[in-house]
Amino acid sequence: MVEPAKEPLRVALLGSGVVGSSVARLLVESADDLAARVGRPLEIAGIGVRRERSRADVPVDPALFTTDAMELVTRPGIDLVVEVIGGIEPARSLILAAIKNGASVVTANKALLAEDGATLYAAAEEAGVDLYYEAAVAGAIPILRPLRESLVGDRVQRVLGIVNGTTNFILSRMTESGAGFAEALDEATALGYAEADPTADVEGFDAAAKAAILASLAFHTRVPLDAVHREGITEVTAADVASARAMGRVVKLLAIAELVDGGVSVRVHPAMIPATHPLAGVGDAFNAVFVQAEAAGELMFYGRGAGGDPTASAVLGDLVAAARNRAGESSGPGESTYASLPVRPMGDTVTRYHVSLDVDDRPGVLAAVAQSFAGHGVSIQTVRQEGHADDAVLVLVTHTAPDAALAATVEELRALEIVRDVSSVMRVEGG
Ligand SMILES: NC(=O)C1=CN([C@@H]2O[C@H](COP(=O)(O)OP(=O)(O)OC[C@H]3O[C@@H](n4cnc5c(N)ncnc54)[C@H](O)[C@@H]3O)[C@@H](O)[C@H]2O)C=CC1
Ligand SMILES: N[C@@H](CC=O)C(=O)O
Ligand code: NA
Repeated sequence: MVEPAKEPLRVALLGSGVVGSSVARLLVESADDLAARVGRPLEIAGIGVRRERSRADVPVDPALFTTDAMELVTRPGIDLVVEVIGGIEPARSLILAAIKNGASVVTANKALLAEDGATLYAAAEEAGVDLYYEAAVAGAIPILRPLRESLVGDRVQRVLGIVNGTTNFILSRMTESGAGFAEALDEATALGYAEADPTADVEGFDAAAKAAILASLAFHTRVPLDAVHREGITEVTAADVASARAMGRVVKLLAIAELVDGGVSVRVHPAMIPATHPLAGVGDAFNAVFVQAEAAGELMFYGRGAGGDPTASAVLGDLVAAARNRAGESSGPGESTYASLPVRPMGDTVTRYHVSLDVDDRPGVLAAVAQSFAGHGVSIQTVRQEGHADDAVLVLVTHTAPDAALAATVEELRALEIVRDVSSVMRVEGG
């Protein structure tokens, strides 16, 4: 007996840029495999784009393209919507309309999830549909599903991630070649890693959005974007990189989410980590996330955090999961916020610091500087002088101290007559 053909699940794709065109191509190329894995075929019902133009790179019927994305997501019978437009609007309105129309949604939009995830999660829960977003953090690397599902029986204590490929490329180049920030950024732009406007990457906004998402899942607590302390890499100098090397360390832009005194602390900033740390070897534009959990111990997730095909891999994984749920008339796990831990201010965060000071080269300078640190309860671990006379630089590394105490110390140092400039303050992490 011939089995009746299975009714396809209808997929609306929003966006056909770097990620969307890879998703469309892989949906076509892997159609048989995906149908076998879901149990029903996935059919592209339409592709929303901003402007009509030649679509030679996407092997689908040109009639599928539409500039009316709202009409597409509200069409009757749409089962699944993939949002890869990016930004806040119209992505948010389109996702909400899709959910209201009964579709499950897969998105790669970290900016929107970090800014207003709560509205989307609430809408998905009310409608009983899935909202999946594995591609939003660290692209192809499976990290959100492991946090949400595989590690849900454990207690995560700390998540330490390199979650921005552009900045990791720039810092890797600065480390390998001794280049300055501007030179390394030019190279990243020439190779197509950095956007025409690289602000979201180099100022840490992209990593901060990802950190908020990681922290929310790891600690079952809603972490709003504005609770994430953010510093980018624009102030990192070749001298910082050289100083890190002299200490057996490398500079990385880290997203750190950790438990501090029963609360959650989330921050993004450059840091010096030991050259032997698993994250230190993550070069080029690669991403990696290091997780410490009570029972599991240390885990490391590594791979490509950007690019069309790698990001599409994560999108398709979510799409198959959502499609399987739909075929089985169920939905997967939603947002888990039961812990609702307080989010700690940055001032409470305790870490070590590397501080470089341009100082006068005369007796009593070291004593005055040490006095400032001591006055704020910040203990100095090492101090060394580089250069002399007009080029004298004091490089201090502290023991652990609260961020607020270090900030007060730096403010006082800036006011000292013998300190010409506080040329660099960088956190020292990872042992
Ligand atoms: N490119 C990457 O490596 C990664 C991207 N992402 C995320 O994936 C999403 C998409 O990124 P890309 O593909 O790089 O962006 P892109 O700029 O290459 O593509 C955006 C697409 O959205 C379409 N679009 C814009 N406004 C629209 C509108 N009003 N209606 C319909 N379509 C519209 C554009 O025509 C274009 O096809 C973003 O949320 C991004 O943060 C996540 C991980 C990695
Ligand atoms: N701009 C991001 C890519 C997407 O998340 C990066 O450089 O990592
Ligand atoms: Na991912």
